[in-house]
Amino acid sequence: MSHSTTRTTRLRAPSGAAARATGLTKVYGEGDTRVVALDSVCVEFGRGRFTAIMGPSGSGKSTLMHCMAGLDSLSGGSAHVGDTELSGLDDRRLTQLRREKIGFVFQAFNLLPTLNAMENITLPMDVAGRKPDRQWLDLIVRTVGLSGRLQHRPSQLSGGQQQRVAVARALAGRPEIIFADEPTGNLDSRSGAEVLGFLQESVRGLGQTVVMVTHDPVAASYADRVVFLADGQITDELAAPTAESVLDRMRLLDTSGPAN
Ligand SMILES: Nc1ncnc2c1ncn2[C@@H]1O[C@H](COP(=O)(O)OP(=O)(O)OP(=O)(O)O)[C@@H](O)[C@H]1O
Repeated sequence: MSHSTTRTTRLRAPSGAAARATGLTKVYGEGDTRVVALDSVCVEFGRGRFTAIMGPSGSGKSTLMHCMAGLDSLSGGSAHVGDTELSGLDDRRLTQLRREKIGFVFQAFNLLPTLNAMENITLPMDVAGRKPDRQWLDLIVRTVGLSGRLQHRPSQLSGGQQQRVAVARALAGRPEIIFADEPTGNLDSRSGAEVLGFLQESVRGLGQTVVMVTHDPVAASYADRVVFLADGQITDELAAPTAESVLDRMRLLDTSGPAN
């Protein structure tokens, strides 16, 4: 099952990247308050891959994610989701693209308290007037281990379970790519490990594409690849990371930075 799902996903879009940035520059403010948050970043996020973005506070991780997900405008360069270039889209088309092609998971679970778990999972599709694929939905719900909790409201769920609902919601529309911003930032390590395991399974078992911003080397070790940002530039990357290899690389980057 998982293999045929992966193959179908790959066949649908032959290009290797689910999202890519070329010369992506983002400048906030002007004059004395001018900040170059991203400085001509070139990066590709491979289809069917789990990529982690790491870097010191203020290095531009969230800005990169927001620009590539159509949540913030670009100052220069280009960003594509699939074959769609974002800078050419007006607000209406950007909203449409986010709804149809992108799944989001944030540190705060952002569930609606008055809806039960299943209603939260299907909400973005309901809003977009799209009919959920029942088989896919069942598969996701089973994958994230929520089968017995679908009628519960967020207040009746633990933090880890709430984030699992958020992961299922991001997966429900079978997006081109899922962007997760510190998805385990509010979770204890056991619940965090569960959520990371489900994100990993959504890539390895269901053929989805995940990009995750994290500070945590253990979280990054669930990814297939880590890209490191410093001062708005990609400075390094690591394939098949372990928590130890990520930590080592972070130490190396720290000591080779301009301050040293
Ligand atoms: N809306 C904004 N207006 C002005 N400057 C901003 C804005 N958003 C981000 N910045 C600046 O851009 C730079 C990159 O910020 P960003 O939030 O992307 O970093 P980050 O790596 O995600 O940091 P953290 O790990 O602390 O969340 C920082 O210098 C930040 O102060």
